[in-house]
Amino acid sequence: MIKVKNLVKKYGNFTAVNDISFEVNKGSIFGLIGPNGAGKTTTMRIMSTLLTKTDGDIEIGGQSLFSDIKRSRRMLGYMPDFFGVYDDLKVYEYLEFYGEASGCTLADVRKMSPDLLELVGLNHKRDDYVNNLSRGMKQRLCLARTLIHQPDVLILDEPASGLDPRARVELRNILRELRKMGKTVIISSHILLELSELCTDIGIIVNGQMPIWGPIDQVLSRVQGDVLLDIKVLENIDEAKVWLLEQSSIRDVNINNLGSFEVLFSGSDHEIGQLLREMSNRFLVTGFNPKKQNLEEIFMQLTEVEKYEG
Ligand SMILES: Nc1ncnc2c1ncn2[C@@H]1O[C@H](COP(=O)(O)OP(=O)(O)OP(=O)(O)O)[C@@H](O)[C@H]1O
Repeated sequence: MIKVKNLVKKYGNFTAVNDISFEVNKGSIFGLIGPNGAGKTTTMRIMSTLLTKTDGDIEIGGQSLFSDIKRSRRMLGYMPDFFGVYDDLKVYEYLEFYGEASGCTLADVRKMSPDLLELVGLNHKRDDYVNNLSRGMKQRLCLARTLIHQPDVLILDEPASGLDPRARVELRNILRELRKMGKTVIISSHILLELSELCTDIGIIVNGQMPIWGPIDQVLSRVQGDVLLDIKVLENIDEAKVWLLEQSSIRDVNINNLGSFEVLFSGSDHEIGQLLREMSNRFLVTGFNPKKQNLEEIFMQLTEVEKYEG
């Protein structure tokens, strides 16, 4: 659906997006994840045709995004990280204003509005002033506005920022609905856990580069790295150590002061299970505890600035 090819954006001498390439499949929810200043907003604004690129290309539906801006804008809906709302507009007027600004007729907007307000849970607020809505409601209204011209692709820049946990859950549910409707969603956040529950694919963006992207399970298993296994056997400890060291997936074995093995293991959950089964066939295993890093730890490691410098 979307192919980002060697995208570069320079602000003067500073390179904010440095040769980024990734692909977003139709119907997927692609999470752009990275720390502050990584280049997420810049990438999304270029993808939304709101900012010019310095180099590279983006294809949407097999055609360059930049070759026919009008066509691209019809296909795309962009929700910025900061959006203004107008004090004197009521919810339905706001949608009419943005609908017409997006090239829809007033009749079309009026036909669409009830369904959109239903989708974002704001039907009962139709006649309220936008300014009196809560932050979560304003965010949902902004999402409705992004959908008004029925784009295939939604680009949402940190839509969950500033929302309380309940509002985040509501937003997640709406995004799942959109996916069921066949929309392709690109969403950014600096909170990995927030995206990992929702996204089908993620790209990690650091210092203007994207060192890794793909289906979320594959990315996580690639970055998860080694697992520390805490293993206890009751008898034949020396023999057990020799056996452990013979296993190709095991990189190191130490015995800690509690008498259990600390084993550095590199492999999938499935392989951890196989190791436990084979070991239990040979030894009296009384403890087997894989200590995985949680997602936040992995993200902190991945986004260590030095890692991608030079
Ligand atoms: N108009 C601009 N002129 C100069 N530098 C800019 C401009 N816009 C962004 N930058 C710089 O480009 C880098 C990437 O910014 P960008 O807003 O894309 O990051 P981000 O990942 O969206 O960050 P955040 O999570 O804080 O929104 C930052 O170092 C930022 O200071």
